[in-house]
Amino acid sequence: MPDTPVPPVILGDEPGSFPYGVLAERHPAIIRQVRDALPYGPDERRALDALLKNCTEGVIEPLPDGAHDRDRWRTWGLDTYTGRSWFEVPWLWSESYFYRQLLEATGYFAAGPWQGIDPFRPSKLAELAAPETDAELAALDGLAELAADEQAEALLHGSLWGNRADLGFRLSDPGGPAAGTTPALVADAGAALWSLLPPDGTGTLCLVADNAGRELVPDLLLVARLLEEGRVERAVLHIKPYPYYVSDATTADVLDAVRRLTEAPGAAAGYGRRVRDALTDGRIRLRAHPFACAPLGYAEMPAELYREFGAADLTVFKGDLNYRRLVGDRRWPPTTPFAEVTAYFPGPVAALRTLKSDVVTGLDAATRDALDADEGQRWRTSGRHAMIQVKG
Ligand SMILES: O=P(O)(O)OC[C@@]1(O)O[C@H](CO)[C@@H](O)[C@@H]1O
Repeated sequence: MPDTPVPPVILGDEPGSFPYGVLAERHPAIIRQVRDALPYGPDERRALDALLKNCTEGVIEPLPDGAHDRDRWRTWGLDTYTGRSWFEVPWLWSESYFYRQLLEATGYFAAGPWQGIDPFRPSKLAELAAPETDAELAALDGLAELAADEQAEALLHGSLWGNRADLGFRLSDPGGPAAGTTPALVADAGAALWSLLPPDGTGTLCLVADNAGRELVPDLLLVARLLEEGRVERAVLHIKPYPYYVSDATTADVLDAVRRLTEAPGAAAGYGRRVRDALTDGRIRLRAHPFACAPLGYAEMPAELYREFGAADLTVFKGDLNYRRLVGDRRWPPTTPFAEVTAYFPGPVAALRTLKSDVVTGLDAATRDALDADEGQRWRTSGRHAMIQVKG
């Protein structure tokens, strides 16, 4: 049992709060963006308009009869929440169901012309093509001059800060450097993370990926490097079975990222080829379990995932949403030990995350006080701070 009393799950019902803003403003903005991005026909447009009205003024509606995942959503709480306001049910549930309903509106799941078309792909591709991505890939050319440990460290930090590249987040926050005197990295268990990998290099790393594009590219670079250096023998990359939270990575996004690497000049192409080879020979395995898009925390993961994570030497959770699901979507006192809230997890686990929601654990009191003094509560959601946390 945790020593800290468990706070209630976060709801989106408090006007002015961050979760309320996501439901009331970010979700409508996402629908408008999707409407503009692709030439959907009148039926899809009507359905998107209906969702726009429903998600702000209406109540949660069931999935249509015959939806392939209706039973799954019922086990995930759909019957309990049907008929309730989007703002009054757990925020994580509300957000997840919003993305499910958005895909319903665009015809993503139905047999027809829009089946399997990712509504977010135009923005994901634009990000991959951006000059900032060129600059990040060009920086790889200088990496080989560093010592092995420094290279691994640089790639770990690249993967961590890649989490700022979250297209949904950018709809409501233009970003900027950390303010005040507190460091950007507010918890750094980087050294402990490396120590969890078996020294003989036989380990399995699970990486629970977050965003495509400029987050997935550095994730792949990190995995490629660890394989090449013999720090791990194999890696399992957990991605999403369908588009989610705007920029979350799917199989198609992995393929786009690998192509972006192999077609780049310089050292990047070599990394791309190594990722491609590792996918081909099974040293990197893709896993797209339905639970990756569940509106629930990982404490409720199904038995097969529990076994898989339990068998890995280290599981790395990337990003803010995965963090919320790992520790529980609750307003924990920020000094709640990370090891306490992840005690249920079946093996060694690490979180690499920039702070983009109210959920935080594992800060020391001095850091929390400095952040509060410098920024009020803004540090929790601005994406300007990051953390590396581990439970061995
Ligand atoms: O998981 P990610 O990409 O790091 O962040 C997801 C996010 O942008 O979406 C949620 C709000 O919709 C927040 O948890 C977080 O800010």
